[in-house]
Amino acid sequence: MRQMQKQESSSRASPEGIATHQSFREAATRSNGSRKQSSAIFAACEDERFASHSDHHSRGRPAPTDARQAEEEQDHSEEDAPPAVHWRKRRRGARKETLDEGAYGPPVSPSPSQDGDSEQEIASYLDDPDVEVSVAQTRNEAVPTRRQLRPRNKSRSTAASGCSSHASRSRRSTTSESSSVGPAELSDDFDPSFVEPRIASPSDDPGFEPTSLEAVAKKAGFRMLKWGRDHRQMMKEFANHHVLAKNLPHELQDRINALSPRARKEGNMQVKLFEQAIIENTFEDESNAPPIYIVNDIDDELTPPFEFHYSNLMWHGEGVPKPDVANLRGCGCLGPCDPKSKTCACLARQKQYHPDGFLYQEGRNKGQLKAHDYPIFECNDFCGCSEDCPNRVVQHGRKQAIEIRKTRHKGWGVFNGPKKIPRNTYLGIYAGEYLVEAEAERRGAVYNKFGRTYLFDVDFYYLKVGNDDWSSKYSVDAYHAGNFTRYLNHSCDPNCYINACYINEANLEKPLLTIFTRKDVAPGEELCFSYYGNDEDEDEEPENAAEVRNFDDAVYVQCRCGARNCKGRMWKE
Ligand SMILES: C[S@@+](CC[C@H](N)C(=O)[O-])C[C@H]1O[C@@H](n2cnc3c(N)ncnc32)[C@H](O)[C@@H]1O
Repeated sequence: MRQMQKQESSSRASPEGIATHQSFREAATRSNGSRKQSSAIFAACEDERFASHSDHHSRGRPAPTDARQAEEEQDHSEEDAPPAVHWRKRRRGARKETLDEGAYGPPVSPSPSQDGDSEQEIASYLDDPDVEVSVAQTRNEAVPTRRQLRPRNKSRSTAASGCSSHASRSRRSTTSESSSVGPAELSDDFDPSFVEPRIASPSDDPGFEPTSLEAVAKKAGFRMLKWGRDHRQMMKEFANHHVLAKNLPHELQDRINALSPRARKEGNMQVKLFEQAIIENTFEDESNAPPIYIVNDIDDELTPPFEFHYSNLMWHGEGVPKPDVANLRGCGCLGPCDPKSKTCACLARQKQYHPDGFLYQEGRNKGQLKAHDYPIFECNDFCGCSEDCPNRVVQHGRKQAIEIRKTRHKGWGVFNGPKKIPRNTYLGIYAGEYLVEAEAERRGAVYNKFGRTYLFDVDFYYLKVGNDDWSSKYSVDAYHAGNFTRYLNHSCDPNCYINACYINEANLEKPLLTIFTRKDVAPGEELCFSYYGNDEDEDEEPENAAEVRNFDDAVYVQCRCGARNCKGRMWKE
């Protein structure tokens, strides 16, 4: 019987003596304790240089580094059944299955004919005013019209950004009709003193003693706003937006799916659309981030599948509580928080988990993590401190140039851009849908069938402190919504790791899953983390390839990380 099992990793003890445990969900299929050998999966590898790189989309990127070449040169014999081919075959069936299950998948757009007029399709997509006939008309209305296919109205993306810690961009119209050309005319009975602020003066009330600023304000008819009371109240009322998984947009994916293969290739159209979708969907939360490029010099798959909505946000699935701001505390600091402060509430909270307080460095290595595997508590929207506070890093978004690049044996992966990334640098959050356990189990079973998964259980070690019966309540699924981090592959010698981070959320069970580098990363090197968790010496991991072969378990697949210490296998999901 196929069933989901959690990875019971026990690992390097935390200061509290509790094991670290965060991992991609393991979907275990154990056949009543019997263990067959799956020797084909662990067949020996032969070296073979991979085929010449086409200059398909290179943009002057650095040549692959040794590390990347080492991975890509790791070739395997025919009977190894390269996973990339495998996935694609299986995925088509599985994709349909997922969609038919219906909860979150986009509706399946009818495919246009293969020999469609690609130029017209493309012109239509770009909303060329010269194109009179829309795609829909040429397709017997099978595809929605151009207007209907526009990215969903802006109000939706504004709402989506509501849970970001950044203020939404103003959407004031700039057309001449709507822009104001002067003040509105005043009616005759307009009394300016009614609206103008007026401060009481001694001549108004000779007996008035201005004992405090508040008394003066009160006398003048104003209530003094108090930082703690009023700011907190306003934040609770207005800042508690979060996006719901059921509102995930899918128009772009539908639209691309409706293009013929020829149209997608035309002028590198599909690649450009993918890259533009990334920019469009993230302009509010990482408007200053370097662009993300899609690169494939391995085969002719243009981009990763358009199966998801690119987003840096956390989407809340059915049954997942909205962010808890009622119990969220902010600090009352002014300007940047002082890491030696005696009064900063955020520093005090961080000290409960790490004696040194704030986990980010200052000075030359500003923003780099001092220690990993500790939950990060960043300053939040309730805090009085400034945007340049040293305890605000994740919320300022991605700063590193990233490529989503096809690998030879692991599907798509994430690679560093042209500059070295120092160790302990923030890369991005593992964005996606928060799911309750039951839904994660249901989806995990479906994902297992096509051998790719994006589920990540939220089961950090500190959540279990003092509660032996604790079990993970939520998982993050990056299948339907997510960002570049959904392409991070597993490595037995990873250069990245995952840390829990809290910003506008007091519910410890719902951290952000943040990715940081754990080593210096060379230009062009692949970025990977360990699907087993952050720790090297986990009991669950096999010691060596021989031990690996003794695992008869459909959830394990051959690891293609290429690391010297490669265990030879990895969780299938
Ligand atoms: C979160 S996805 C990573 C992105 C994926 N490569 C893609 O193209 O979408 C995880 C899947 O990538 C593949 N994968 C990741 N690391 C791998 C490795 N070291 N060896 C083989 N396959 C790997 C497995 O199919 C796994 O289920």
